[in-house]
Amino acid sequence: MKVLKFGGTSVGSVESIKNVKNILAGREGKKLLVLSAMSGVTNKLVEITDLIKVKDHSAIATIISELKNKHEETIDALINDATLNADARSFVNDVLTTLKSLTLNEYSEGVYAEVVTTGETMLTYIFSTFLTQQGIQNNFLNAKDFMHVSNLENPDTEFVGELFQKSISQLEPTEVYITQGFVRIDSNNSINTLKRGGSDYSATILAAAVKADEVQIWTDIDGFHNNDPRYVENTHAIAELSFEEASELAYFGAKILHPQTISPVIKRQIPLFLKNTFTPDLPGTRISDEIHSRGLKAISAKDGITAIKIKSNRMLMAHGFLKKIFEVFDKYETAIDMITTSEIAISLTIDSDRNLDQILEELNDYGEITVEKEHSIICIVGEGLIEDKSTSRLFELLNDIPVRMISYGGSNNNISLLVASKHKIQTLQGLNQKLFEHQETPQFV
Ligand SMILES: Nc1ncnc2c1ncn2[C@@H]1O[C@H](COP(=O)(O)OP(=O)(O)O)[C@@H](O)[C@H]1O
Ligand SMILES: N[C@@H](CC(=O)OP(=O)(O)O)C(=O)O
Repeated sequence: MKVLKFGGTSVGSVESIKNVKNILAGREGKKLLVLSAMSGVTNKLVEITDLIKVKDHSAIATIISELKNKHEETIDALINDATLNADARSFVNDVLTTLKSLTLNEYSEGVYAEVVTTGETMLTYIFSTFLTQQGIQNNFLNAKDFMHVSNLENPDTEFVGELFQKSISQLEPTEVYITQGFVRIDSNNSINTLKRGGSDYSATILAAAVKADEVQIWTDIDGFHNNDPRYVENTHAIAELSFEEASELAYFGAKILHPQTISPVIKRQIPLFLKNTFTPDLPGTRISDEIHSRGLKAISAKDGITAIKIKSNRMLMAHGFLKKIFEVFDKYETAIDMITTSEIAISLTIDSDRNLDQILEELNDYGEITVEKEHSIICIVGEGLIEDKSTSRLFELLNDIPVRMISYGGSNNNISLLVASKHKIQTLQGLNQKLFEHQETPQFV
């Protein structure tokens, strides 16, 4: 079986949905489709959750009516068979009626998750009905029956696989199965999400669960680019990336992949392809355990970083000091991304300010604390990167941009720079010029 994920941009309009159907029609074999909501819909649903907090029911009603129109127009443009059209309309109306009653509750994390995942429920049903009308037999699956993911960092894919097999064992077998991305059932047996952009992660969890031959992530660009195309001109798609390279880039902000997407497929060595729904014949990017070339591959940027400096001339290098510092972050379940030390100070970065006040209060016992918010980590990635002589050109950038921290040598594949977010675009563009626009054959020492 192959797992194919189509993102919001690929199912965002009637034309794109027809494209997706054509892509499927040209591919033999069993396929599990993981679909996102139509683009823009999840943002509207998040707006509803903000309006629940302030109990603005008239604004909520306006958004629900916009969502109803959008989905009904899509149904009418795609499905002209009267019975199938009525069935899809009735499904969407039931989902929106449930959504409306949900919004009468007090805001909670559970209400948030139920509301924001309804976009996927509506779109998958519409798509399944559209395929049926086109004569493509398919099974519509409710992801809540099998996406039981208690531990977000380490999903039990065997368990998901057992539940998946149980779900499909009761159905007439078909070549195409369709399910929702983004949603999961958590350890309290409640509806939850895999975080924004999480349908990529749904696809790789399911690929590991069903022991798929490959995963294809279909989006609106022709593969993984060497730099962020939203900020840098003349970027290009990379033909091959290793799992490690892609994991680093996704974790450090490359929007094309959700940060945790790669981990479920590494263990089973399932190759992942990034393809463009609008130019399906282009090769895209293949991500696998193979290393095809060494040296610099790509740059990404992760925003929302807070740097914390702990200055203590008494104890810093004393035995056990760093352990105590790390225990504070561990206690508040806050991951550390970068660390640098000197004789009298340690600087580290975190990407979540959720428990910052409590963390700072506890760190106060260990020295003088300085906090700097609104920073970005710029991550430069490539197998054996630090052995490539031409990489040293990146240090020329330090003349133009104040770099707050550097991480070099943590692995052979990654160099990270911490800069104020206001310098992010300048840094991405500067690095592109210094590293890619002068790129020759990598020179290893
Ligand atoms: N390194 C990168 N390579 C390719 N696209 C990137 C990269 N960094 C950011 N992007 C952006 O990611 C977008 C795809 O985002 P994504 O959320 O995956 O879309 P969807 O899930 O709706 O298909 C691209 O249109 C592009 O602008
Ligand atoms: N619809 C969800 C989940 C998702 O992954 O979407 P997309 O595939 O469009 O990034 C979101 O917007 O977060």
